[in-house]
Amino acid sequence: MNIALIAHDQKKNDLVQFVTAYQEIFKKHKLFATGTTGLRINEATGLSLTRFKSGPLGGDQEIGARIANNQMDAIFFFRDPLTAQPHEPDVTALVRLCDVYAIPLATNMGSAELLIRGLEMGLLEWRNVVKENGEGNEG
Ligand SMILES: O=C(CO)COP(=O)(O)O
Repeated sequence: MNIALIAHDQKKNDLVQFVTAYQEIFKKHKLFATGTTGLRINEATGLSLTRFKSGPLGGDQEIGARIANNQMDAIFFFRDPLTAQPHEPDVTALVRLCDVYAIPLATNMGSAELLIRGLEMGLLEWRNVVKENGEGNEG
């Protein structure tokens, strides 16, 4: 599965902690991240990730483009609900695309626990069916 990892600054420690705790699961998948988040995760865990630009510089949009092209299977996006983001429209657009394409999105530690455990149990295998059928690429 292709998994994107993103965290706002105030949530980066939480995401690093989360990925560290579940790295045995994450290492079985192809990981992507926005710039700074990816660097932090790589430094903490040694996991290799494809890093896009930093969120404020277009990284959220790069991940959004991959969602639109049916190339992302799950998103862990630890958002900071208490701090205004200069690129709020990009954040909203990324969340919107997850809804457009029914891509599982965890925006906090609570839902992330469920998503990672669901992933481990094989509950996201339907994504392979979607991809085999080429769904989500039309239009
Ligand atoms: O801003 C972000 C998500 O909106 C995350 O970007 P960074 O990982 O580069 O900090």
